[in-house]
Amino acid sequence: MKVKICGLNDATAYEAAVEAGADYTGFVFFPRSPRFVTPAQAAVIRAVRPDGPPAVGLFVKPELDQIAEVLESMPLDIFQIYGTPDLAQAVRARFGRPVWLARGISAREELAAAEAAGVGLDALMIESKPPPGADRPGGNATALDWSILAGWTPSLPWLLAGGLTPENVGEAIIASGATAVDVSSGVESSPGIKDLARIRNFITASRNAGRGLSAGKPAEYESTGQGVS
Ligand SMILES: O=C(O)c1ccccc1NCC(=O)[C@H](O)[C@H](O)COP(=O)(O)O
Repeated sequence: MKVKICGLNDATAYEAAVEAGADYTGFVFFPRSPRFVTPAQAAVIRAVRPDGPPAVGLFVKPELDQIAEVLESMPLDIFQIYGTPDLAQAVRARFGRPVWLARGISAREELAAAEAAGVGLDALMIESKPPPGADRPGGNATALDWSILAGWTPSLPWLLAGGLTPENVGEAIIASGATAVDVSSGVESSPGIKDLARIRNFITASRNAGRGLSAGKPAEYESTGQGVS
């Protein structure tokens, strides 16, 4: 089970996520987000543990030059993109790093289009659609119906996100079959303020559920490449 802790905007929370065993850390470069960090802030945070897990930079419909500017201050290992598949491909081509494309899903019938959108990319971030009136496409603490993902075996890895919490992530993993999860709001005490105990509890709950999922699945399930590496 892989776990990404997203929206890290202070060094203490970043260090707690790394210490607790997060597989990825996420930094939001979208100014309207309560978790927004400047490239300089992100660089200072990451420098606390330069040996930490891969850093994921989250961008909403970015100009390629915006990403280039961030990279001048802050090394990023993976890009999480909100935008068109073509934009995601352009990011991958220019920067030569893995790109995860975010897709909002509300019905099983939409999964085929999500998979098609991900062709040639490295993973899909599957989350809920933003609620009406939301001013950002993700990080809204809204969950999708996890059961629509059950048995889904796309040709590329995927992560489950949206409205996950330490309390519900176990149920979400069992219901969806996800082998990688991502959280932001659910490990906060208020928007943009990370709660260290909730970060730790989320990682523990995810790992426990992942172990249960592996134990209950046939052996071949483990080798389908559904995880994110
Ligand atoms: O976190 C934000 O503010 C944000 C802004 C714009 C696009 C995406 C954003 N967050 C995405 C994530 O942190 C995760 O991929 C995921 O959607 C988790 O959201 P949450 O429901 O807050 O756990």
